[in-house]
Amino acid sequence: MIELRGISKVYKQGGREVPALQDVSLRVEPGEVFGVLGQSGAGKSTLIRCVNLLERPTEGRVRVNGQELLGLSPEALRKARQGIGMIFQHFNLFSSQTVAQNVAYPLEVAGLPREQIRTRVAELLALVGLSDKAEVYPARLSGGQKQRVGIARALAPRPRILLSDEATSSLDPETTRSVLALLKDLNRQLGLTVLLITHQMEVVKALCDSAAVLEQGRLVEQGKVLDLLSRPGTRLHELCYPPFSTGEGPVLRGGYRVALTLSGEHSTRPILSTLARRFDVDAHLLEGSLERVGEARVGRLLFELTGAPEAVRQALVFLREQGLTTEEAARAA
Ligand SMILES: Nc1ncnc2c1ncn2[C@@H]1O[C@H](COP(=O)(O)OP(=O)(O)OP(=O)(O)O)[C@@H](O)[C@H]1O
Repeated sequence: MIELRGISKVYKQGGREVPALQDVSLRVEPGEVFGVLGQSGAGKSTLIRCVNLLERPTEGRVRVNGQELLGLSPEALRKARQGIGMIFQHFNLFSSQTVAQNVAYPLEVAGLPREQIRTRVAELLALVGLSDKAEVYPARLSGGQKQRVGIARALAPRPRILLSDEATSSLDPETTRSVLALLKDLNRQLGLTVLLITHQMEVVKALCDSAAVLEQGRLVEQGKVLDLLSRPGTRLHELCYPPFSTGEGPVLRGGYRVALTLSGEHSTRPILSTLARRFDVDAHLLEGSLERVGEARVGRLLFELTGAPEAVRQALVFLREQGLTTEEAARAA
């Protein structure tokens, strides 16, 4: 579990004060994948580095794995950090060491016997699918393979928490997907709690149970990803789903234009044919998408309803009664 309470961070730069975080509180439950989204300069790196005290907050409290970190002695903090692994955008591997030596490093620092280290490294490389690369140097690996080494090294001391600082930001889309799948697997297999920062929406949709949005050092929203994405008007919905290009579709005179976000049971129901059958209206599809968000699906539909005015009105009431939020329900020109 990670709990940040009222975290603020002010950097001092050439006599000037740069506020990076202001009164940030968040809680990551055990076994959860929690994503913090934000644009460049929002304070994401500062936030994640406050969790293992690579950066000391100016104010606030940091509680990890049941332990208050601020105020620990250097030795106790070193020990606490073994329970918090971290991976980085640029991998941070030792270029003059082989893959196996990179993964072994934290175990050597912890003073494990050589034989145990060998066994553990083999186990970790198997876990990330790199058993055949043990003796290879990082320069001979692809970006995705380097990040797998980073993950194996971070997991070596068996941490319960993994911090991910833009771990897929420099990878191509396909490699990103495979690294995200690996992180999801590790989260499930090991019950690993993951806190990640990213500016990539697809990372949040593919991997995160919960998310928060950071803007200019402040958390402006946090909650369950599926819940936030299901509700038009939330910041996460806005960031993940750009507005429909309504003007470009065929506009049917006299129709009512409706934009819906469908999730949960609604994402598997034949909503348009239900409207047509029950209310004798026609639904003309203008735009739409259906995509996976974790284990669930979220659909977005823009369509125009035509028919007798009373029938259209009843169809709209029905949508509302179903708990479907219509982003827009305006009579087309
Ligand atoms: N060591 C530092 N000294 C002074 N100011 C800093 C320092 N590190 C970060 N900042 C400032 O703090 C603010 C937040 O930076 P931070 O790197 O946390 O943002 P970020 O969201 O991670 O950005 P990016 O996605 O570009 O890495 C920025 O205004 C940045 O210039």
